[in-house]
Amino acid sequence: MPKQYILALDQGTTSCRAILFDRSGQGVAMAQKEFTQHFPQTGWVEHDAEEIWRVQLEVIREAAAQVKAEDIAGIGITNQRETTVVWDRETGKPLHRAIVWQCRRTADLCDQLKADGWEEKIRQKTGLVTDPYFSGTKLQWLLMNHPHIREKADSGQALFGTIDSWLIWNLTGGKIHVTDISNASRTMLFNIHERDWDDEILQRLSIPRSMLPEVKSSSEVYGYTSLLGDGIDIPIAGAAGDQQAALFGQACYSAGMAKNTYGTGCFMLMNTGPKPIASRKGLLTTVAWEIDGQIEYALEGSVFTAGAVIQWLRDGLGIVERASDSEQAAMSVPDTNGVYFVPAFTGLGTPYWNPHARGMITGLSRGTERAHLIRAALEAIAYQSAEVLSVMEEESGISLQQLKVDGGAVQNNFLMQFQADIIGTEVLRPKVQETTALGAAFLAGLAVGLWKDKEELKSICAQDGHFVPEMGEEERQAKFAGWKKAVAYQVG
Ligand SMILES: Nc1ncnc2c1ncn2[C@@H]1O[C@H](COP(=O)(O)OP(=O)(O)O)[C@@H](O)[C@H]1O
Ligand SMILES: O=P(O)(O)OC[C@H](O)CO
Repeated sequence: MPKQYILALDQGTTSCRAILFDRSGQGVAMAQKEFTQHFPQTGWVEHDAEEIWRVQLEVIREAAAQVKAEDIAGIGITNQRETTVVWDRETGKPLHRAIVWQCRRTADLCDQLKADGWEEKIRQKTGLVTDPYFSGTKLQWLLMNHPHIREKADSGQALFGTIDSWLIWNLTGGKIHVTDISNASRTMLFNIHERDWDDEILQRLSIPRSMLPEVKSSSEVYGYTSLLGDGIDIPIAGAAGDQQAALFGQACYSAGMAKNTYGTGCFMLMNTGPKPIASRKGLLTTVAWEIDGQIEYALEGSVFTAGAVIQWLRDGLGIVERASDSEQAAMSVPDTNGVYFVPAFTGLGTPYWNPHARGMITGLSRGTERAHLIRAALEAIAYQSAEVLSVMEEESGISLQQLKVDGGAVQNNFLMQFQADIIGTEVLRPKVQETTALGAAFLAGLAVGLWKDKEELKSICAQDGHFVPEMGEEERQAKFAGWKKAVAYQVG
């Protein structure tokens, strides 16, 4: 009996997941657990990398227990990107809490890079905007502010990795220090044209090359884990950043195909084929994946706060009990009663790239009710995505006929309908909504021969629902103009 399952690990910003997929792309077992978010100062976000590994291992064990370990053909990894972990090569212990992609603590370091004229050089080499979002200045900050990390880095004892590296290191018992190219392309340290770490940037940020992982393709065997059973070595056979994995899991294999993922943030990626396309309007040029030596690229628009605004309504304000309650509350009122919510909790991404912006609610009146606030929060997710789509269409010259969506928040039918209305384009939701994990499974499955090629993968992806725009053009434009006005209070 051939091995028949792929175990996908999806290490997201708020939770760790493990999902077992069978050959038909069906999820047969899934385990998920949230972990702690640390907000030590305004605009700062940290995770405990040891907790992430502990929780990830728990969900791996829970999901894998549903089948025999020897039936698992391989493991695919997908992860929150940019989040920066530094650990000790000898002990395997983190030397600091992980600095999360949302964290704005390096805004001043980025301002300095810009003042020194590095912005264009960084954009040309890495495809990225000079912003605290990426790993480069986070690592620079750790080395500048913690002498013990600097010392260990200089003596070759400190290792850096994004979460994919950290998980592979732990899965292989501290033997393998690698990253996949899609994750490397989010560090602001990787030259996407030369396919290597960029020595000039490393020198500017005082980062020793010896800390960095070896860059691998997105679909190959990196090493083996024996954590699921004595004497059973399961290959770790694929990895990609979660947004690239979602693009792969949505079968966006041709140039011009795009998806938007609604998780903690929202990330819209469009496949642009084998050549990187430079953006002039604040989109990122990023590696989508590398398979069999072939690199494909994507254009990306990033929204930092999307589902996180609903978490804040739940955990910060306590006005919803569960994220899913937001749907009914939003539908209980006909509109937001003039309220706009700009959830710039950790700055604004595409197209503003303003790390200093912070959140704001406008249009409050004595008639504002809880439901109006909730509805405004959900609408804000859609407005931000609409702005990204508009830049994406302008820069690519492609007018999307349909928007493929996925991620935790797409279960919200109000949000999906409002999204379709505000972009005036049909929104397509896939049957397997865990497309991020599915993408990681596909990448690993290709490497171990569970699936033959992309054609076979395409036949596995099916749609579940679609949302057709219903709003009149006048109303759409009026609402959107209100949003633009609210954002302008923040960014001018
Ligand atoms: N029904 C819902 N309506 C709105 N937001 C939701 C809903 N369900 C989940 N979310 C939001 O989606 C996010 C979780 O999605 P997920 O894809 O797991 O995110 P991540 O990978 O960033 O951890 C959370 O921020 C949560 O608030
Ligand atoms: O964990 P998610 O799904 O919010 O994704 C985070 C992104 O990878 C950040 O770039």
